[in-house]
Amino acid sequence: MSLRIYAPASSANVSVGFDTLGAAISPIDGSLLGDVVQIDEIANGFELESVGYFVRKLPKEPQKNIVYQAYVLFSERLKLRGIGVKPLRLTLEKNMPIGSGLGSSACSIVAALVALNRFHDEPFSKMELLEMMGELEGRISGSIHYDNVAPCYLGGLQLMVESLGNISQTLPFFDHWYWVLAYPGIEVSTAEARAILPKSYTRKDVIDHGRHLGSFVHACHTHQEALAAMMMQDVIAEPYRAALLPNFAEVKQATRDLGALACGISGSGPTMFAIAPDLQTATKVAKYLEQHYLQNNEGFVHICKVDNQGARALD
Ligand SMILES: Nc1ncnc2c1ncn2[C@@H]1O[C@H](COP(=O)(O)OP(=O)(O)O)[C@@H](O)[C@H]1O
Ligand SMILES: N[C@@H](CCOP(=O)(O)O)C(=O)O
Repeated sequence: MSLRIYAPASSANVSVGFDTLGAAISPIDGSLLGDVVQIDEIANGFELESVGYFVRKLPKEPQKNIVYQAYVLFSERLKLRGIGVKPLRLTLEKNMPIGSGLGSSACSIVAALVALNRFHDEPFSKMELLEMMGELEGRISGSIHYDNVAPCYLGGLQLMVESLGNISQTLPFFDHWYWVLAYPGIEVSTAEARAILPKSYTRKDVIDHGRHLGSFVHACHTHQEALAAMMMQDVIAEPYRAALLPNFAEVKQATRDLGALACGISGSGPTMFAIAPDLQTATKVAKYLEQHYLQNNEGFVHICKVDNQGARALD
């Protein structure tokens, strides 16, 4: 038996929901922006192979690869159910740049765990699997946050409710919006970008954050596109992380001048996202970002839409 699972890129925070909102993203040209994990039956034991353009950026020791850790965690949890893990080989196709703000570690985690679960005839429920994904993401970034793994796994725009048996729930969203994602080609570690955030916030920031997030969620449910876009403001991370991104303030203003409805940091950066109401605006914004935001030839710009499917099997 052989199975290939694709897990898409994700844009966490969406400016307004630090650690609580994230969207799965796919380029509109049909290209795959995400990692793939293939699982194959073998005679004995466990093998892990990593291939793909960004394989050279993975930790040198295989045990530090999060896919290896996903296998270990899955095997331990399976054992608690009295089930043994089958002999298998995992092949990670590392297509996502690391430390990009596009949920690279989440892509690997989600693709690996979905592949392992399907290979063993789905012993774990969606929420059980998502809980394991969060644990692995926490090992990498220093604290558990589900805003990459949940959209990457489930698709759409996810709100982390973390209550009543649900880690996250899907929010209705504006499917006609284009997301222009620009990765400048430099690395920002999520753990470091979390470490620079303040330990506490002023009362004004807390109130503004509550108003923005509450109004954004209300706007999604009541189809108020202008209100949703206006509420995409970040008082929690952007003011502190902006300095990690090249000319962030200037580039952000330029995308707004070109007609973007909102613009912010994707995850912990350095990728920036800009929301465009139509393809013409998205194309103009993409061209601007290509010329002014990319720092080297590793960088890229993609015009995307929210990916409502999430992780899936490839033929
Ligand atoms: N399969 C993997 N994919 C991505 N990162 C991995 C993987 N395995 C281990 N890592 C490590 O996890 C960290 C990922 O960094 P992080 O800043 O969280 O990136 P991202 O925001 O793109 O997920 C890096 O230190 C990287 O070496
Ligand atoms: N909420 C997290 C999201 C990190 O996303 P990543 O794509 O940069 O890993 C944060 O902002 O720290």
